[in-house]
Amino acid sequence: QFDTNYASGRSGMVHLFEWKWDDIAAECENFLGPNGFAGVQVSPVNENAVKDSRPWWERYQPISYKLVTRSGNEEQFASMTRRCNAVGVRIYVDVIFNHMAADGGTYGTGGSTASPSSKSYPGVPYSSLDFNPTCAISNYNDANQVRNCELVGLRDLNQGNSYVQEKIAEFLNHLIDLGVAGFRVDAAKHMWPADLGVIYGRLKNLNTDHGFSSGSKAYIVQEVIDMGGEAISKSEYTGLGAITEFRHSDSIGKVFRGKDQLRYLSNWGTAWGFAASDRSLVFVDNHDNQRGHGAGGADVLTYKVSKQYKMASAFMLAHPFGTPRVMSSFSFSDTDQGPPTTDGHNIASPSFNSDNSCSGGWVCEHRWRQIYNMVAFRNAVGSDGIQNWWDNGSNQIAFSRGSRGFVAFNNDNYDLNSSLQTGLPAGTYCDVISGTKNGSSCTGKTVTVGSDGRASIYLGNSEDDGVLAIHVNAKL
Ligand SMILES: O=C(NCCCOc1c(-c2ccc(O)c(O)c2)oc2cc(O)cc(O)c2c1=O)[C@@H]1CCCN1C(=O)/C=C/c1ccc(O)c(O)c1
Repeated sequence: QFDTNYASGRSGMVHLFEWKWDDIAAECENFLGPNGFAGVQVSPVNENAVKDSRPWWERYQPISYKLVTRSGNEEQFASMTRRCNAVGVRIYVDVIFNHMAADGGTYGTGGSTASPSSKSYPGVPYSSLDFNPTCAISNYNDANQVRNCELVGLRDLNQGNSYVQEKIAEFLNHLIDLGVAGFRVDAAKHMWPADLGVIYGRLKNLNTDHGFSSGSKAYIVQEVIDMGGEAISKSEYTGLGAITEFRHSDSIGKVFRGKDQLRYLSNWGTAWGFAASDRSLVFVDNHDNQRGHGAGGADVLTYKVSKQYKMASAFMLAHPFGTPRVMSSFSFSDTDQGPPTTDGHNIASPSFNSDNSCSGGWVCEHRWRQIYNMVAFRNAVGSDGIQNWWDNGSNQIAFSRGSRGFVAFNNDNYDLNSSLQTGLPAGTYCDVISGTKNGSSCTGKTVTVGSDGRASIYLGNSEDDGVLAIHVNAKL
């Protein structure tokens, strides 16, 4: 279903891609809880095939539903959900039940063996009776092939089989018992909506022992890569749960790379071809398309183009459309490269600099001031709508969120220097992009709003950040 189960007053989900459970628990307590984040999407928790070079995508080759991966074991997972829920940060699990591991004889991160060639996975157990006949997906315009054949040789489970439904429901209900708030369903496009409906229908209510109100149901985000032009469309899935809106990632990348003018953002939302707001999980980039070959391709913005990335992230978090998810990456040069390790196998923990940024191969976009301050902005403005839209006819825009927040963007190659209507009460505000409110002063720009709500807004085109943002919780 579509309710995120967020604790009140919180917004902003972060994908702590490839982080270990113990490190996520600490991050909830030390950073995400105190900074008003609402949830964490974690990497797959089920046992996966071990591949020689430990590529990131080995975690998308299931061997069993045992909770043992390079991120930790079941006990560490349970401790993480307990510690994160205790500080108001929910856990969403990336679950893979479209398929099982590919290739020859292989073993898993929990030591289980498997024989993909004979479709035998004793760790579950699954046998050849539980899989579709072997065929390769070669034509994305054939819906039957996309659902019933194999994605890059990954053995295709038959979710219409009642035993398979039972094993998947058992896996998901085990996670619900451990306190999770929902799921990101991997490769949902490759499963029949009817079968997904049966599986979701077998889910228990969330565990009230973790602070969920009784009768709560898991928030479901279905990965459906739909950029148009294929037989399968996201609308087949939006009745079951939310979907990952890849068009948002593609469009926001195009706009902030200067391929579309910012003034066109005035009707950002379903007019751009996105699913309904409460059915759209939105993002600037994700673990797959930040590597260039996923959906959205070359226009997707990543940490590697940081000025545009921060502007796009600020826009996503300032705008009321959708449920935003911030990507938190490890740095990579090769698109198959896995997370930083201590010894080629064990994932390294992030280390932190004095300015709270990460090191040790972790990028931690969620710890960039311009991004975490915009999560606080989103919390401050709540559900207030957009008002006072202004643009200069090209790439300078500004808008307020009710009377609680105001943002301005400059993607032109000349300064923005105007008196604009902020919608805010008179007073002095700290710009939360160039700095932050520190007691009774601002470490960055200060903005004075007059009794008429207007303020003089300056954004030099060569400044580090092309955004200015003020809100009622950053008022002196
Ligand atoms: O060249 C590759 N794959 C072929 C092109 C990408 O196709 C894949 C898609 C995919 C791509 C585009 C679509 O429109 C679509 O419906 C599906 O979804 C997956 C989902 C998985 O759980 C595991 C996978 O191996 C894939 C995958 O290979 C490399 C080597 C194997 C993994 N991989 C990859 O590139 C892995 C990609 C990957 C992994 C996990 C994901 O959740 C994901 O979205 C993509």
